Amino acid sequence: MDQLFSNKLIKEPRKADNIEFRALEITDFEKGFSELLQQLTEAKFEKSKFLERFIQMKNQPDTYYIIVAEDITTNRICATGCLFVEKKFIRSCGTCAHIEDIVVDSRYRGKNLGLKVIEHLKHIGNTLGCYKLILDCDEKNVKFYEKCGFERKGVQLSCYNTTIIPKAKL
Ligand SMILES: CC(=O)SCCNC(=O)CCNC(=O)[C@H](O)C(C)(C)COP(=O)(O)OP(=O)(O)OC[C@H]1O[C@@H](n2cnc3c(N)ncnc32)[C@H](O)[C@@H]1OP(=O)(O)O
Repeated sequence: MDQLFSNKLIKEPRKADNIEFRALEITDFEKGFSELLQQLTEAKFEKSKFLERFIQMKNQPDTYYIIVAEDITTNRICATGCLFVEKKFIRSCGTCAHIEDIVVDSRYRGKNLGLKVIEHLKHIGNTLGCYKLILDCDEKNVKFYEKCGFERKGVQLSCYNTTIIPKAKL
């Protein structure tokens, strides 16, 4: 099975309550990966685009760690999250990681699935020796991330290229 990275990096237990945590696989397009991401933001893409991006990510090893939670009773993806690894010169040529694109299917929220996704990503980050994990989020999600062990630090600023993403879609 073609997967983005080795499942050996994912902490045990990988399976509980009919939910399996694993690396993103090339067949996950058919299992509702795009539909799930659309619950976070604009994320409509064709299968060919998914495959192209999957291969690009896989060809950049040690960088993209996208995990999914699959409901093994329905074979649908019900949660996902990404750990993006950034190599730096500071902190003794350290490595930091960014947590991105966390989403739990609305039918599965409030069951600690989001918390588990973050725990799995934190485990990967720690195993890879990242000196910190950082993320940006809306104010309404701050409490969730605090429950996951994150603390408020700094302020988020952004500068969108409005020729690519029009202001109306921000
Ligand atoms: C870096 C980024 O990607 S930011 C984008 C975050 N994603 C989104 O906004 C997409 C839409 N939202 C979601 O997918 C989900 O609501 C998530 C990911 C934010 C939370 O996932 P869930 O599975 O519902 O959260 P989970 O059940 O694991 O909650 C863990 C704890 O946080 C609490 N919590 C979860 N969301 C919130 C919230 N918005 N406000 C306050 N507390 C919250 C829960 O009550 C629970 O606390 P408890 O253990 O004391 O009961």
